[in-house]
Amino acid sequence: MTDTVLETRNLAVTYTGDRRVEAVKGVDLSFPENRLTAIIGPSGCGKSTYLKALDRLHDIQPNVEVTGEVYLRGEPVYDTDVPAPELRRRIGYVPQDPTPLPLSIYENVAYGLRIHDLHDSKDDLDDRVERYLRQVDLWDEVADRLDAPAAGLSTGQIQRLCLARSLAVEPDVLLCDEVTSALDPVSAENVEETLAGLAEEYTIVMVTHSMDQARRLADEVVFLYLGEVVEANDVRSFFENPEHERTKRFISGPGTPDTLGPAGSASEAETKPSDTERDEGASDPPTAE
Ligand SMILES: Nc1ncnc2c1ncn2[C@@H]1O[C@H](COP(=O)(O)OP(=O)(O)OP(=O)(O)O)[C@@H](O)[C@H]1O
Repeated sequence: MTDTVLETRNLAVTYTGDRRVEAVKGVDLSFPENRLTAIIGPSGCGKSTYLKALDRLHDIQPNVEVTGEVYLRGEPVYDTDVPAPELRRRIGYVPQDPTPLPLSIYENVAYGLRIHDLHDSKDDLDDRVERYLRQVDLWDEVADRLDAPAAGLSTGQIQRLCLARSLAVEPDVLLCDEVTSALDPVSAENVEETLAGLAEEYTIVMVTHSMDQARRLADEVVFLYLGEVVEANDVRSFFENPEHERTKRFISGPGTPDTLGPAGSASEAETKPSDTERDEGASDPPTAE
């Protein structure tokens, strides 16, 4: 039996600013060890909001209410004495457009190892920096300029550097929020290949706009619609034998993956709701007045 690394029970997130938006409405999900789970769904259905709640990233934002529970290996993520930096070490988060630290390439990876005291010696630190840069397929591209500013790397290289930075601190789970969608097709393909390699040995929860990418990378797929889980299943069952009519419509909707571009370059059209879904959405809005 596969262990559950991360789990949510009745997790709900509501934006309480000028307009009240129930973005996530009582989601129960569990994420199994060493599996890559892709969260898909139309634009605005709460994917990023849900992912951020797993890492308590709404804590630092005003006008956001989070209720329900998140458990990391059975321990509560909210309502705990564990300091936020330690929680965020264990639950790594890589956004769509990550910013490197204003430091060298080497120091971007070494930084977390230093602050979390995860090395024994300078040699050990060097080894770890190399190991994680290799793990994200970046070592060969940067080995001769480790002391150069990370800001000088391409966006695809920065994305892989930020993955290395998150992995270096030995997280229990890695959350990836559309990590290929801001990249050019070649960089997106490189990052996707990196993710495919990481999926062999890490627990990853990935939000993606691209159903094609979910098919290629995921072990498990979750379909979120208007803040609720419609269907969650292993990738084969999800795509080949969906249980719910809405899932069937979504995965066979306009802009199906096979008509779209290369890895990670899928346009938003790929996961936009069909006209029928949009109509249904209009009568079942994600907002609550
Ligand atoms: N800071 C915010 N304040 C108010 N409403 C917000 C905020 N962030 C998101 N929302 C709303 O919450 C809902 C869910 O947004 P979210 O970004 O989580 O969806 P998503 O599925 O990730 O969308 P996309 O695929 O376009 O990134 C949307 O209606 C959005 O407008």
